[in-house]
Amino acid sequence: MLTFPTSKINLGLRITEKRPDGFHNLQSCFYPVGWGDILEVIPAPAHEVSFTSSGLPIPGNPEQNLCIRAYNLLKADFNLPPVQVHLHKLVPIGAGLGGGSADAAFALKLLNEQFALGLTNPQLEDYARLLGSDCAFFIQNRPLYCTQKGDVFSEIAVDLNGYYIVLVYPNLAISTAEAYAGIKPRQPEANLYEQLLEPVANWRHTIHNDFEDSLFPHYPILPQLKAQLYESGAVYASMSGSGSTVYGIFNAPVDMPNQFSDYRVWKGKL
Ligand SMILES: C[C@](O)(CO)[C@H](O)COP(=O)(O)OP(=O)(O)OC[C@H]1O[C@@H](n2ccc(N)nc2=O)[C@H](O)[C@@H]1O
Ligand SMILES: Nc1ncnc2c1ncn2[C@@H]1O[C@H](COP(=O)(O)OP(=O)(O)OP(=O)(O)O)[C@@H](O)[C@H]1O
Repeated sequence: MLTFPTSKINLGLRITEKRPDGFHNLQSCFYPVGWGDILEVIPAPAHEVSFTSSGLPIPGNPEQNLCIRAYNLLKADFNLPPVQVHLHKLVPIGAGLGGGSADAAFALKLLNEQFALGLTNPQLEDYARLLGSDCAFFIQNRPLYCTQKGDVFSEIAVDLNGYYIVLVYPNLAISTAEAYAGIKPRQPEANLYEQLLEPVANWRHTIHNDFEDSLFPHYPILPQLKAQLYESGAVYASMSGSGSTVYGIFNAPVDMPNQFSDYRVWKGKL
């Protein structure tokens, strides 16, 4: 069976406090974007679990790949047959797009369907939480307001249908753990949820990603890209997650000949 894990951007990201478990509480709207991988799972002909990948290289041991970790998690509770997993990796890693988390969540959903496990979305979200903070979002994979570790969801009426997006990954992998280590949590003065309900044209003055404060001084390419996206006509531009991808939201399709030719760029409709 084939599935197409997507990625996400963060519309605003506030890191509000460090938790006793070492993680951080946050506030953000997660929004799915179409930059995605291709994941195939078939019953293993050799009766042994295997993982292969193509496309972008994935650091680390294949047995530790999030797709296999998702399989092992379900295998502990269900009588799953051995599977052969192939991942074609297209979403850059350490990009703030949750690409690895999406692979894990989509693997859980695929296995649930392929082997008729009968798990509900809340049950799948509980499994996903064990694999990473961003993972549970990709079970529903629709715009959601996220709190706690980014894994507790509320409805929010943010609809970017009709807008266009440009994502620029400046060939710079930023480790999520290191990005969090550089952050000073603070309670926000304004209410992000309410700010997100205002017109997108207002967001430039109100909606902020707290990771920009610590990462922009270290990586000048990041504020440069954000400025370039605004110069190109973006209604709103920001870094996503813990970086390094910077995105711009536009009213119309974007023509940017060679402007970001040194970098990995994805353009699409929202
Ligand atoms: C930056 C975001 O992408 C925003 O959407 C996410 O918070 C990152 O989530 P993620 O990549 O799924 O992160 P995880 O794999 O769960 O955790 C990686 C590391 O990031 C830190 N971490 C992550 C999430 C969180 N809410 N607080 C944290 O402090 C922890 O040091 C953790 O060891
Ligand atoms: N399917 C996968 N895709 C990407 N990384 C994976 C995957 N499975 C395991 N990993 C490991 O996770 C690490 C990437 O984690 P990281 O959280 O930085 O990236 P990400 O989930 O792709 O994006 P983000 O920066 O949004 O969190 C890689 O270095 C790799 O060792």
